[in-house]
Amino acid sequence: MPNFAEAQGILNSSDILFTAAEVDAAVDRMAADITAKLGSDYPLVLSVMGGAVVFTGQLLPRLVFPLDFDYVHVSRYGDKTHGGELVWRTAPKEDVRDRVVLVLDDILDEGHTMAAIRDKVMEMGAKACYSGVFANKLIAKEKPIAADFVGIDVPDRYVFGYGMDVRGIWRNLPAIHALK
Ligand SMILES: O=P(O)(O)OC[C@H]1O[C@H](OP(=O)(O)OP(=O)(O)O)[C@H](O)[C@@H]1O
Ligand SMILES: Nc1nc2[nH]cnc2c(=O)[nH]1
Repeated sequence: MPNFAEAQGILNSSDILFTAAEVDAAVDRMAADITAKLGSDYPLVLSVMGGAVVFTGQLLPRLVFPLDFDYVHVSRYGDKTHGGELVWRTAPKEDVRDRVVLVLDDILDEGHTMAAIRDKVMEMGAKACYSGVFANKLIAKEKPIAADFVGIDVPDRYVFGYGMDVRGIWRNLPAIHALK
């Protein structure tokens, strides 16, 4: 973990891509889209720990319809800026069976994490699996899954803030930053 001065240095040398107000407006738009599509499906919402914690916490109070909530925990990046092998820490529970599931994550980058969660949820007998990501990274490579609901598109740079970490820190920032 970076020390205090290093943490400040990372922040000071970053670029702000989306302000906190822009982030808020994007979450409002997503809430409206999700409500229009899933508002009568009584979905089971699964938040992907740890990155989705801020996004989920701000989205849920905007979804004013019946839903269940749970989480899964998968990790592929750790403290690194490149993805590796996917590690399941908490798998979906049996109650996904016959449910319309909405998986929420902070970012869809190469898409391996969300694709693996979708595959597992469907294997376990869900009726449907939708995905909502706050940020969709615009990369050249084809992704194994496209998100059903997207807040913002981000360029192909390592981004942090709003739940997303850089070297394990700065998940608490209200705006979206990018490393230089
Ligand atoms: O689309 P992909 O290339 O698979 O990457 C997206 C995943 O990467 C991050 O998780 P990470 O593994 O960093 O764990 P974290 O949520 O604990 O930060 C992020 O929260 C997504 O779950
Ligand atoms: N924090 C962070 N996590 C990621 N996981 C996949 N891509 C990213 C990214 O750009 N930033």
